[in-house]
Amino acid sequence: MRLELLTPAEMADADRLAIAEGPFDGIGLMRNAGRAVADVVLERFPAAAHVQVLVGPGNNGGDGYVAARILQESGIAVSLWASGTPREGSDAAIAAEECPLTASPLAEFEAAAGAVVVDALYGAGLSKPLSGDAARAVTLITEKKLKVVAVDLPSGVSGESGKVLGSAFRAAVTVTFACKKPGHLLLPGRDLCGDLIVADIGIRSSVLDTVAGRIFENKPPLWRDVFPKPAVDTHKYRRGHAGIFSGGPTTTGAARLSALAAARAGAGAVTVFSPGNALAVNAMHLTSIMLRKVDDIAELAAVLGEGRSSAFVLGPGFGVGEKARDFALAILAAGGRLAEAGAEGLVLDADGITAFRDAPQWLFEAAARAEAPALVLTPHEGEFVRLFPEIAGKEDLSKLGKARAAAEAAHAVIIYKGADTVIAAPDGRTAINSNGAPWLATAGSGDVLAGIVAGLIAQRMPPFEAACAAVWLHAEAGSQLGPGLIAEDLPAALPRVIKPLYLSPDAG
Ligand SMILES: NC(=O)C1=CN([C@@H]2O[C@H](COP(=O)(O)OP(=O)(O)OC[C@H]3O[C@@H](n4cnc5c(N)ncnc54)[C@H](OP(=O)(O)O)[C@@H]3O)[C@@H](O)[C@H]2O)[C@@H](O)CC1
Ligand SMILES: Nc1ncnc2c1ncn2[C@@H]1O[C@H](COP(=O)(O)OP(=O)(O)O)[C@@H](O)[C@H]1O
Ligand SMILES: [K+]
Repeated sequence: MRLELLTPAEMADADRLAIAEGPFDGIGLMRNAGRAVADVVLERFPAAAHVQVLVGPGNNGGDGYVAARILQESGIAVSLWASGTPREGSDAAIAAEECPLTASPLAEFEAAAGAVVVDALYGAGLSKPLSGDAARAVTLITEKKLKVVAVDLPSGVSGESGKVLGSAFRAAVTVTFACKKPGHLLLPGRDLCGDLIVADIGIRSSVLDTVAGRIFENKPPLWRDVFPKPAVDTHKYRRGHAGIFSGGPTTTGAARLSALAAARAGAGAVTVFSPGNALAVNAMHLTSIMLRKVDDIAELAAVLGEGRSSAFVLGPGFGVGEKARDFALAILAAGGRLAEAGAEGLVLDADGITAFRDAPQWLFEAAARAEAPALVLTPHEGEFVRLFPEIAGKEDLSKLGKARAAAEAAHAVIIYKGADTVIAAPDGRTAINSNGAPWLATAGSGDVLAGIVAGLIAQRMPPFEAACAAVWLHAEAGSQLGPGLIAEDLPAALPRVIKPLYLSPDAG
């Protein structure tokens, strides 16, 4: 399956190019699309006695006319309800002509108890909020709890952003064509799509290669080629050393969660750098993880000078303030010297992000330096607003657009966390995660994620791929653990989700 996600504009380009190159013309593609929808209705709802097909004026409606015809030919009672009429000479007009059913106006629509609904009102061409007859149909169908099969997207959901314009259908199944779109994975779109089926309608993969941009679904094939694999003759420091900064005596747990996660992700050695007054409490809870006192910038400079650590986590439980800023900037400034010794990156999470709320530019400028270690920022929504208030306020941008803009502004890989985590690189590559589970919404879960990222970067995995892999592994572990999950469980669950990556080329 392809991992590229096509925006509605890219999909329209794909349609045009596919029609120009063949083998199918526009109506040919539409017939294939409509047949795919009818097949799904027949497979999923074999006992359906009545299908109500709602068609709009564009090509989405065209697919609906085709599906209505095929469903009627297969012996099902079909009723057709139209909003507007297709433009003369369009593919949708041909599909309407080929459909023997007479459409009633959508204004007269009544939801029939027990019917299955095919929603072919609007798809990629959704241009304004759903209102009037379409919004009324959403209400009636929702009230009667009818099963909806959406064509391309549930009408009302933006294929670009996953946002709802006005109101939207909640589908049991959505059938889209050729490739997924960002709106199928971003919330609330993902939730409204129900099961998502990608149907092949005869668009050549060379066409998709031509139009595809740099947006991907986050799955192992995106990063498995660079996932670290220890050489047979490796030793612990060659596998990478991660350094995790601990907070004071009452806030040390977060750093230990990160440290355990970095170790489980495969870093050969992990050290917790702790303030002197928290050494005892850290020591009481650490076994395979090493511990070292780092109280101030001079002691940090000594650590950096040794060049042993190749990736750092700063922020979980660390405290918001000058010390967090000074430490982060010192690590980013030491890049040149560190790079020689192999230091690759700084994962700035939680308090480390908040510490820069009044001076984000200091951070961004430090990360922009060519020799600086890679910076990975892992904000949840609240932290994102603190660091990127202007970008966060842009209503017209999707979560994906915001993550991209932030990555460019900060010269950093951004992991914009949430149920639909988006990972963005400064060069424009963006991935949307889709294997998460709400069980991950638990205190300390983000600290574990930061540790996994650092553990992978310590092993020389490139930062964007390390971020994508970490998010996927974290989500996979969360999904597998399920109810009752607490953050402590996540590091221990990592071997179970990492091992299949080595064993099977098709894992995930
Ligand atoms: N050969 C191909 O190209 C293939 C395409 N395929 C199919 O085409 C679909 C895209 O088709 P599309 O570009 O015609 O857009 P579509 O979603 O039908 O909507 C446009 C129409 O709806 C109207 N409209 C929009 N929102 C509205 C609202 N809220 N309330 C009221 N009106 C609204 C809009 O009005 P306007 O913006 O012009 O004012 C315009 O008239 C795609 O999703 C897939 O299903 C497949 O068959 C594969 C082959
Ligand atoms: N509903 C959800 N579905 C999937 N993942 C979620 C959900 N809610 C939170 N997460 C994930 O859980 C983690 C929580 O991180 P964070 O908010 O930083 O928590 P903490 O600061 O307590 O560690 C993130 O990786 C986030 O993407
Ligand atoms: K639709």
